[in-house]
Amino acid sequence: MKLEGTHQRSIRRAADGRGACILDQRELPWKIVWVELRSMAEAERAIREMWTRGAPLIGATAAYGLAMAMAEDGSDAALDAAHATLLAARPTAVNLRWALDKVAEAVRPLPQAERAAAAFARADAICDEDVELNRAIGEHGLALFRTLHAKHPDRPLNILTHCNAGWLATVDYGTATAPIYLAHDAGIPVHVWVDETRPRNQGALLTAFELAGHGVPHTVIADNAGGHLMMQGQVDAVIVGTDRVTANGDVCNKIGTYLKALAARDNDVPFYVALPYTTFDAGTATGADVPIEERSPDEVTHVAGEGGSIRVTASGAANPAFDVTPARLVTGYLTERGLVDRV
Ligand SMILES: CSC[C@@H](O)[C@@H](O)C(=O)COP(=O)(O)O
Repeated sequence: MKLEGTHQRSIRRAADGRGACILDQRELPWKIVWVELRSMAEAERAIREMWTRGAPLIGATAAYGLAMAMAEDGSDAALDAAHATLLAARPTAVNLRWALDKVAEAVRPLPQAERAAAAFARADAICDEDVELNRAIGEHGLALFRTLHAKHPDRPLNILTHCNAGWLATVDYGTATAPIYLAHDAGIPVHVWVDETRPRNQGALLTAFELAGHGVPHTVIADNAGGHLMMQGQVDAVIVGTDRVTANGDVCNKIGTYLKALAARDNDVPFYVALPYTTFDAGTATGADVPIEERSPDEVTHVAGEGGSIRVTASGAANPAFDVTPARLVTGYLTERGLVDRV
């Protein structure tokens, strides 16, 4: 399957209906590789090893994983075991639990023989809904971007983003990127500063790939450059996605997001967080209660690029993958219902 330039669905049901096709994001932007997941174990591995990633997309992948588990064994014991295994694949994004719970709720009342078909149908519905949620976020973001651009109509609107919260991180459009695509399509001149997002470089590898495919002007910057650019008046707004927003509005997102929010506050640059309701965790009080994924130090000691990875330090490393931006640093939450100043 060829990948066209602009945004598209990042996950789809396999042709025979009994698996799911994902893009292997470890290969992007150098190679387009679609992988067919055929079992719950393969889905779990794809999430854990980040072949697929981004909060809504790991939820969608896990939903199909649970459906595949039901195709293997439709019992309550198998349902509970698969739910637990998939939930443990990555700890921070709440969309994973949300999607697994939705599939489990849909199939538990059914006879075992009907569970697999119902689970696949529920996973399809989760994907369809995610597309609509992101499109709606984009519509509200477009209105916001129009307002921001009207303040300096003589020059492009400069947006800074961190990590990848685009169509590769969702089922389509993206959360933080949906407004960018819609604004670009509407003729608003948008330029995006793309944080490279060490250690895995989701910005340099994935967000830049997405924006290039859609024809959106963009510039990749070192993660350390954002504060300087804000101080120079070269950033009109920061917009990021999130893996979990807690009841008090704290935002858990890719490591480094907090530093961007601090710099934005110090420079009077608005800091927006784009999220669908599936990323809101009303059951967790504050960001301090969110489990922060600690990934392999190899992701820090080595940098992956075209043709392989190279070691960039002779020392050891630590690799916390997410941080918490306190609610007080957030200018607004861009949701499918509109822009709100509290969740
Ligand atoms: C719409 S995706 C939001 C977040 O999941 C995204 O910003 C992010 O931090 C992804 O982290 P990743 O570790 O690449 O899965």
